[in-house]
Amino acid sequence: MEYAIEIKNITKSFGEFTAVDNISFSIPKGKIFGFLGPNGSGKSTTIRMLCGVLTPTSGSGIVLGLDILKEAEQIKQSIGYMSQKFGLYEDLTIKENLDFFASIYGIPRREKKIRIQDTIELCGLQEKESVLAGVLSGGWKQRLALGCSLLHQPKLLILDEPTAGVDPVSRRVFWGVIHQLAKSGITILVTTHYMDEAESCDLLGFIYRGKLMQLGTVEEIRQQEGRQSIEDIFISYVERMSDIKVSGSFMEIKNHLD
Ligand SMILES: Nc1ncnc2c1ncn2[C@@H]1O[C@H](COP(=O)(O)OP(=O)(O)OP(=O)(O)O)[C@@H](O)[C@H]1O
Repeated sequence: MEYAIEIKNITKSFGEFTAVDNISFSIPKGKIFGFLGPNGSGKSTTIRMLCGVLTPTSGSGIVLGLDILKEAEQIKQSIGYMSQKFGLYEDLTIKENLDFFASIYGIPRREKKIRIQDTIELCGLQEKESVLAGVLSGGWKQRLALGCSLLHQPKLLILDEPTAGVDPVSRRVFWGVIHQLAKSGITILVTTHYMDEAESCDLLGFIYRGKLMQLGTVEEIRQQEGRQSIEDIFISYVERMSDIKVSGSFMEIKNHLD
């Protein structure tokens, strides 16, 4: 099997504090990997190491065939990255934003027009091409940000909480594009706090306090834990690893107060 990401025994310490603790995983090409974990568990630190932005304290990794320790610059140029706080230019239109990012990526002028048009279609940005990014709704902004991160045709796309604060309809439209990209062979690593999104991933990894607690398909994880709800499984990891007791359900919280 060919892998887009292979990391082995990666650790990152900041002084005495270990943010990522000896984690290993391999993600096959063309799969959607959902990287889950509570706030502060080590997701972004792991991602920064995969992108070649942060050097691990120990461990090794290959991303798109490139060594994260020795070929960090090439990795940065080969991947697409989109975060919740993606920097769109609000006083430029959709098309002008795409044009601007295409120039940053150094896409030749003759190719630029066709790439921009393809991106507009793929991300469902038709009809509002001449609208300023600043007046777009959250869902449209996220799709435009996704489009900007795809212009250089990356084989690996990293999405850090791409749908945070986006309405349910826009989330589904967004995930439609994600699945389409995976089908075309692009590997996707996505972090999310939405469990319905997690359930539609090909593979899931749970990280907590810097340790990888679980890695597998949704079905494998359900069978192993003997439960259906990914959210309950997620919470059980947190409870197992800490003294925190989390309420069983939102109904339990409500009934407790009644
Ligand atoms: N440069 C740094 N120096 C010191 N500590 C850091 C640094 N970067 C991250 N940390 C710490 O490492 C831990 C993991 O942070 P990280 O941002 O990787 O978590 P996360 O899972 O991405 O959280 P979130 O969902 O909130 O983005 C946190 O306790 C954070 O404060």
